[in-house]
Amino acid sequence: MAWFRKRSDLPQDPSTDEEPDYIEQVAEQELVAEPEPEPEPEQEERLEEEVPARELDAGPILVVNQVERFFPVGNEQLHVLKGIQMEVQPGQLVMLRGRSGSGKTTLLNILGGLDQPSSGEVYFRGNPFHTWDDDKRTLARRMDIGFIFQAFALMPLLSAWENVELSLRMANVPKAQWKSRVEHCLELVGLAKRMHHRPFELSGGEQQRVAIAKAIAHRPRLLLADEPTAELDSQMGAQVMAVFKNIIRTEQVSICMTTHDPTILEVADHVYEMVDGKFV
Ligand SMILES: Nc1ncnc2c1ncn2[C@@H]1O[C@H](COP(=O)(O)OP(=O)(O)OP(=O)(O)O)[C@@H](O)[C@H]1O
Repeated sequence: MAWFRKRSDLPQDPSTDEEPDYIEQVAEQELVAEPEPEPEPEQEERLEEEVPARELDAGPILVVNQVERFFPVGNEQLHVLKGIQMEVQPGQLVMLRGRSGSGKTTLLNILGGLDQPSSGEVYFRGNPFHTWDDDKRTLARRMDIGFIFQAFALMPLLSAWENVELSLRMANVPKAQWKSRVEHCLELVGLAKRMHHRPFELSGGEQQRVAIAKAIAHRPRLLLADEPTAELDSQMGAQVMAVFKNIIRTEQVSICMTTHDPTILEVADHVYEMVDGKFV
């Protein structure tokens, strides 16, 4: 099933390494991003500061306890996730592997706060995601989670640069930071020489790397990717996996991705094999 629920994300404030208090921030922040924000004076001051290297979280990024998910279908309840237990540690690349229909996308949606479990618990950076309403989960997602889709999800008329910049613009990142952050992210994914190409002028692998740059631009802690190599040949798929390994190291992000592809499993730190809604 396609995972098409696109979200734009807000930035992790690069000037702090502290745990975000999402609950207070929900009360304090406007959830809908303005398209072209004017930086506040204090934001301007912050731009001059050196962005510090972030430390990895001390505890797990994700803890999932006994998660069940039922979907109503007619008069029946379809039992899709059956007692899922898992963890993602800081700096890990975790893969969910399973056949079509086994429940991978359903689980990924729950991990990213796009959906909620019927029962069970999901802790994101120690916070009880499963108890939060949609506003709180949306804010956490905008600040700390990036999404990558099988079909790249780029704006077709915008260049690679403009696509990544759009992410920062939508995320209320101060304008003075855009240039260096866009350049940094596109260099990180190996597209320094293709920054001004539009998607149709790029290969599938290059487009997916733009999508990765776009997903990490706001400095999320967790990247969720649904079949990110499914549309790519094996060489391009390997390039994407190399980029994932690189950004885990340099951006202090953890990655959880789904895949059908047995050839890329060896780069994972941990593989969860899913069969009919359960890990085996
Ligand atoms: N909103 C929904 N309502 C009803 N059934 C659903 C819903 N979402 C998913 N399902 C069902 O849950 C099962 C698991 O779907 P899911 O998309 O999670 O599998 P998947 O492993 O990601 O498959 P694929 O690899 O093909 O994307 C499928 O039988 C699907 O039809």
